[in-house]
Amino acid sequence: MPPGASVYLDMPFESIKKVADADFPTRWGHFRILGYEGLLLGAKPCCDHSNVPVNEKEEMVALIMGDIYSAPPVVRIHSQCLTGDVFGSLRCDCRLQLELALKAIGDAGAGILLYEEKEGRGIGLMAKLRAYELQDQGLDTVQANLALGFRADCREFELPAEVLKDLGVHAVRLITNNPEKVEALELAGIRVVERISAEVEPLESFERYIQTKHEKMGHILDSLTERTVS
Ligand SMILES: Nc1nc2c(ncn2[C@@H]2O[C@H](COP(=O)(O)OP(=O)(O)OP(=O)(O)O)[C@@H](O)[C@H]2O)c(=O)[nH]1
Ligand SMILES: [Zn+2]
Repeated sequence: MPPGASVYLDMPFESIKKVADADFPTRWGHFRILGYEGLLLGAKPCCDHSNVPVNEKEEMVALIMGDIYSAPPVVRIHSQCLTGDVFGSLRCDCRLQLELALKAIGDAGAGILLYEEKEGRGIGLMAKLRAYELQDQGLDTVQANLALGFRADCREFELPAEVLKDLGVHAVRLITNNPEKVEALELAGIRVVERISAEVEPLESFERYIQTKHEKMGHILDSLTERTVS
């Protein structure tokens, strides 16, 4: 199995519940904001490492706009990136992808953004900052995760799939470059009728970051594919 590969396990949640549903105006249009909690069946470490965050529950925010039922809606599963999403870090493309997704939903007038609590591809914020240190010394993102004792990617995308089912959404148009997200949803019984590219204008500051996603994690990035071919 390649380092980035994850395995979709049986539903690890005892239950999931919607805990809030409120009005949510944004720069990209008018959403509802829903809070979800998934109670895990037991401690579920990502890997054999003392610093792996082991939670008893997983939380998720769903932003929902418009009619999500008459056709498969545009959906984005976005993994938390405090450094990018909040502070505008240009070490990665996360913030630009978040904005691309919110704009796409706003333009379509309907869709769902699922914001999952999986900081640093699931290794947690402090570990991600330590991975930054290793990257500053020359490692790429995958090498840094492995050097810290983690898998390259600790996400399995189970909660987003369960939330979609709870919402009654069984087919989606998914905004992603990551084939594992498509595969995880399909395995969970959600049909991905279309993959919409989440590719953003590449910047020099995150060139290596996206190159590693492309070369080591199988992300579909046309700008890099074209460069490899030519
Ligand atoms: N471990 C680690 N995680 C990072 C780093 N930079 C960003 N991340 C996390 O990477 C996650 C986003 O994953 P990506 O691989 O960029 O993209 P993706 O969500 O798999 O795929 P797309 O749907 O195409 O965006 C977020 O949880 C970020 O916090 C880093 O240097 N190291
Ligand atoms: Zn990021």
